[in-house]
Amino acid sequence: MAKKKTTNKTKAKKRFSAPKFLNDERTKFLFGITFSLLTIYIGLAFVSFFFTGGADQSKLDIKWLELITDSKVRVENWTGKTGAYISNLFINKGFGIASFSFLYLLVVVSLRFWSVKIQSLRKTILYTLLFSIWFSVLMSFFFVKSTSHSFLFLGGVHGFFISEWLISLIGNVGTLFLIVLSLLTLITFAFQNSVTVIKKFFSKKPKTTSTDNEEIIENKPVDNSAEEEIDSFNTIIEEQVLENPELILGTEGYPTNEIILNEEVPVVEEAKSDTDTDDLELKIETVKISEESVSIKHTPMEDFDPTLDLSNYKYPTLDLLEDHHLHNSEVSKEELESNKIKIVDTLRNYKIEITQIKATIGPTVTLYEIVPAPGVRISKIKNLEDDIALSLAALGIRIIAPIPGRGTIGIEVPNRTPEIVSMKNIIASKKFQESKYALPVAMGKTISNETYTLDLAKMPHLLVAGATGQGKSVGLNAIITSLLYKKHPSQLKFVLIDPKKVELNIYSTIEKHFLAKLPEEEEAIITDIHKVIATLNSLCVEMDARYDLLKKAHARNIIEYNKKFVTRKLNPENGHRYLPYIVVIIDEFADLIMTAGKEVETPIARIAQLARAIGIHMIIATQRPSTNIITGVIKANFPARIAFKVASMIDSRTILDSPGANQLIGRGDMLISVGSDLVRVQCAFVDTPEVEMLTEYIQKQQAYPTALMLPEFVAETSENTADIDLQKRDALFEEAARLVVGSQQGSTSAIQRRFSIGYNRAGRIVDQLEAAGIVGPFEGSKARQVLVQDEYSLEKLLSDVLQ
Ligand SMILES: Nc1ncnc2c1ncn2[C@@H]1O[C@H](COP(=O)(O)OP(=O)(O)OP(=O)(O)O)[C@@H](O)[C@H]1O
Repeated sequence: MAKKKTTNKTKAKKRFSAPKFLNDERTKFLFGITFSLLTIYIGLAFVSFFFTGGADQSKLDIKWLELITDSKVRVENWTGKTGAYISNLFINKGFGIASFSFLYLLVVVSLRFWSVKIQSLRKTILYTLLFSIWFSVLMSFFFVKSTSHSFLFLGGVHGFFISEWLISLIGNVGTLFLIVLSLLTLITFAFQNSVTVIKKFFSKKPKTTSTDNEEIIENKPVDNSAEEEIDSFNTIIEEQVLENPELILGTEGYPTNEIILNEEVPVVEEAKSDTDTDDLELKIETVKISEESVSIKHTPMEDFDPTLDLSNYKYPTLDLLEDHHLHNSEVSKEELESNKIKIVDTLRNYKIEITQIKATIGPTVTLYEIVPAPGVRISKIKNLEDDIALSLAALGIRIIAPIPGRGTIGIEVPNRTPEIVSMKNIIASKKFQESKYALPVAMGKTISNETYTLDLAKMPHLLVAGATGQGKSVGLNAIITSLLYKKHPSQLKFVLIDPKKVELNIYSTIEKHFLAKLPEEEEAIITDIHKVIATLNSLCVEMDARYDLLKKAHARNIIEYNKKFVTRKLNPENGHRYLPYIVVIIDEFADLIMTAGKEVETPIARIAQLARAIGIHMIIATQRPSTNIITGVIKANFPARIAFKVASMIDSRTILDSPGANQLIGRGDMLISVGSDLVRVQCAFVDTPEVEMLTEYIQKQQAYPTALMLPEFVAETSENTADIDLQKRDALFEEAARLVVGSQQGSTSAIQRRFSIGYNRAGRIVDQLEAAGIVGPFEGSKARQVLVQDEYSLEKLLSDVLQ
C-alpha cells in the first residue's frame, strides 16, 4: 500500500516537472529576454491606453481579424494595433486598471528565467487573479458613475457587471462590507503574520519601544509594588554613597519584570546590604545577559544546492513556541539577604570568617561566592555542605570549592521559586541564531543567565542521565527542537530509538522530512529491540560507506566532503552524494543494554569511536546511570555528558566522574560536562503541545517521498551456508537468481523490491543463492559479488541444483 502511494506521488511529481529543454541555460536566457520584452511591451500598451484609448475606441470595436488584416486601419496606441487590442481587452473588457497586476505576474515569470525567485509561481498567479477580481469590483463600485461618460472603465466590464449584480443583490452597504471582508480575507491568507499585526495594531500600546536591533519578546505589566521597593532601595543606596564614596553601587541589580533580548553585554552591578545583624556587605552581582532576538535567516547555498529538492521548505517560526516566563517571579532582596545571613552565621558557628560575599542570581539557583579569611582551610567549608543546607532549609545546595579561575568558593542555593526558561527565548537569542555551529543545540541558561549552546558535531556524542521525572525528556526535546529550527531536511536526519514507545513518537509525523529508517520498515521510530540491533548495524554499514566515499574524495571529514560535493568537484555518477548529518537518539538506553547487552553495545561503541568525522552523532539517555549500563567502553567514547538530578552520589560519579548531580533540584536543573568544564545550566523548557505545533508545521510542508533509507544490514546468520538445504529452497529462488544474474547485482533490497517481499525472506533467498554459488559472501556495505556471469551458465547451474 505504502509503496503504491509512493509511486503514485513520484508519478505525480514527474508529471509536473518542467520539460528538459527548459533547464537548458540557453533556452532559459532566450525565454528570459522574451518575457522581459513582452512585459515592457504590454506595460507600454497599458500606459498608452490611458492617453490614446479614446481616439482608438471606434477602431477597436471592429472584429480582431479585420483589425489586424486591414493595414488602412491605424491606431494611436504607441504599441500599435496589437497593443491597443490587448489593453482594451484587459482594461476595458476585463479588469480595468487592476489589469496592471498582470504585469507583476509577467515580471515574476521573467525573473524565473533569470533564476531569480521572488515568489512561488502558483501563488503569484492565484494572488494576481484574486487581486484583479477584487480591485475591479472596488473600482466599479466607487467610480462607475463618475466615469460613465469616459471611454475608460476603471473596473472593466468584469467589475461593472459584478458590482451591479452585487448592488442589486445586497445593496450598496452590503457590497461595501463584502469588498472590505474579501480584502481582509485576501490579506490574511496572503501574509503569514497579518493576524498578529492586525491584533497588535488593535491591542494596547506596547510598554517599551524597540530599536532596530532589539525586539521585546514579552511585555509583562510592571508590578508597582516592585517599583516602589526598588525606589526605596535606591534612596538607601544613594545615602550610603554619600557616606562612603568608594563604594561602587548599582541600583538595577534586580531583575526587572520584562525580558528584553539584548546583545550579551555582562553588566556587573553591586549593592550594599543594609542589615543590622552583620556588617559584612553582600554584593549582588546580576549578570544581565539578555539576548538580542534576531530574525531567523537562512542563506541559500551556492553551486549545487542540496536544499533544492525542498526549496520551498520554510524553517519553523518562533510563534510556534510559547513563552513560559510569564509565570516567573524574581528573587527578592529579602531572600538574598536572609540567605546571606544564614550562610555567614553557619560558617561563623564553625569559626570560619569570610571577608567578602557576592551573589549572582541565576534562573534556578543563586550563586553566593565567598572569600574566606586568610588561613581558612577550603576542605573545612566543603565539609559544611549539609550544615549550610540544614540552616537554609533548602535542598540542592552545592558547594564549589574553589571556583576554578575565580579565587572564591561558591555556594549554590536554589531560589525559592525557580524560573522557567522558555525554549522560545533561547531559540530567539542572538547567540543561538548567529551560531556558526554545524549542529547547534541550545540547552538553556547558565547561572549567569547566559544562553548555553553547544555544537553536537564537536561533542561528538552525548550521554544524558537523570532519575525519572527530572527533565530528561524535555532535555531531549530541547535538543531536537533546536536542531529542527536550524537545519534543512536535506542537511539532517534523525534516527530515533525509543523502547518506551511514547517519548519520541511525537516526531513520527516528520518522518519524510527529518527521519531515517531501515528499508521496508513501516515505522521510522524504532521501538523493537531486534530492529534496534539491525538499525545500529545498518548505521555501521552507512559509516563504512561514508568512510569509503571520503577516502575516494580525499576529504578528511564530512564538512570537507560536502564542500567538495556542493562545488561540484565530486561526480554523483561515481557514487558520491550529499551527506546529511545523522543524529541517533536513544532513549532508555538502560532497557536496551539489559535486553540486548553486547549486541547493542558493540555497534554503539563502534559508531561512537569512528563516526565523528562522517557526521553520525549519538545521544543516549538513561534513567539508570549505573556502571553495568554505562560501561567503561561507553564512557570512554562519550566525553560530553549531561546529568539531570540523579538519586545518589554514586550515580553522579558514574555519569560525571564527580559528585554534584545528586544535589540538583530537578525540573530541568542540570550539569553539563564537556571536556574539563562542568557547567550548571537550567534546561530550556519546551512542552509537548509546542513540539506538536512544530512538527505539524513541518509536516504540512512538501516532503521527500520517503524517510532517508539506511543501508540494508544482513545479519550474519549463525546458519552456515553449507548447512542450507537447497531442496527446501524458496519458491522465488529461481526468479531471484535470474534477477540477480540479469542485473549482475547481488542485493537483498533489490530482491525485496522486485518481489515485494519482507526483509527476512529476501535475506533467506540471498543465503540460498550464496549456497548455490550464484552470489558471493556478505561483504558489509558492498553488494555481494555475482559469481555467475550469464544466463546460459545460470540455467545450467539451476538445472544441476534442481535435480
Ligand atoms: N526545563 C524544565 N523547566 C521546567 N520544568 C521542567 C523542565 N524539565 C522538566 N520539567 C518538569 O518536570 C516534568 C518531568 O519532566 P520529564 O518528562 O522531562 O522527565 P523525565 O526525566 O523524562 O522522566 P521519565 O524518565 O520518567 O520520562 C515535566 O512535566 C515538567 O513539568
